[in-house]
Amino acid sequence: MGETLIRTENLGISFGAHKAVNKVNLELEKNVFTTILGPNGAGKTTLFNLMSGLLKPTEGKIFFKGTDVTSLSPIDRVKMGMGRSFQLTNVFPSLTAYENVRLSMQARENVGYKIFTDHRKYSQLNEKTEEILERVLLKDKKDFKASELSHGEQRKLELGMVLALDPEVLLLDEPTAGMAIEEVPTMIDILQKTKKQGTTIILIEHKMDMVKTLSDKLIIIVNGMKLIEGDPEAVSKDPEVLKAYLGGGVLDDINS
Ligand SMILES: Nc1ncnc2c1ncn2[C@@H]1O[C@H](COP(=O)(O)OP(=O)(O)OP(=O)(O)O)[C@@H](O)[C@H]1O
Repeated sequence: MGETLIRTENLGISFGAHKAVNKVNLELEKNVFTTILGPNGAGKTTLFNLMSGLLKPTEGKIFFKGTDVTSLSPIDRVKMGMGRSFQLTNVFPSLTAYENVRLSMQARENVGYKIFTDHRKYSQLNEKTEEILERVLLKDKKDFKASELSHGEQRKLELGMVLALDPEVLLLDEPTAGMAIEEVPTMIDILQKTKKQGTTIILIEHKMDMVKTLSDKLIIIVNGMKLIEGDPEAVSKDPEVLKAYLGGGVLDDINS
């Protein structure tokens, strides 16, 4: 087993009487592309919100590389290397794609506008910004305002902004939601390259072709609890999974 990056211990949160996440124990390993699957309302996004610090658990703990981060803010967790995309709310519509990525990188480097007086640092940031725009296939759109980009391109920009934070582990909640179907393969391509470059990705995704192509491991969440985890083929054929979650044959694609 490789190095554990994120570990949760009896992690849970209740909203009133409803246990949205219920005593979840996970070990998310470095370089293992893990996809979290489960029916609508199963608690997947809530689990991400707990891991990234947007929500405080009502029980249990979260560790990042052995350090208890349960009481740390989202920003502190980002600084430690836990990246999370925050949907499109983080994209500044009136700034260009280039400016959006560079701003995110400046936030990571903890530098303000005084950067512009340090020419070496300035050109390093510019180079890295270009490199990230290339990784998310937006190099030719770098001078377009974010508001002028298609929805799919904005999702790629959002990913670029998280990559600019140089995360060791990246929590991605349905990165292709709302994307035109023909744009999905380019997102798969970007995520495969991101993995190759050493970023560990934890994905929430419903699109089975994507899950099948990318995942080393599946974790199935049902009613806030972990039902099963393991190798994608074995998990997708597990009778419990088929019964509890996939009665409608949702996993047929992954088994074909
Ligand atoms: N802030 C909140 N207050 C009250 N209930 C909430 C809150 N956030 C989530 N829930 C509830 O917790 C449950 C889990 O929601 P969550 O969004 O995590 O599910 P999900 O598995 O991500 O679903 P989907 O696949 O539809 O995105 C749902 O019943 C939801 O209504």
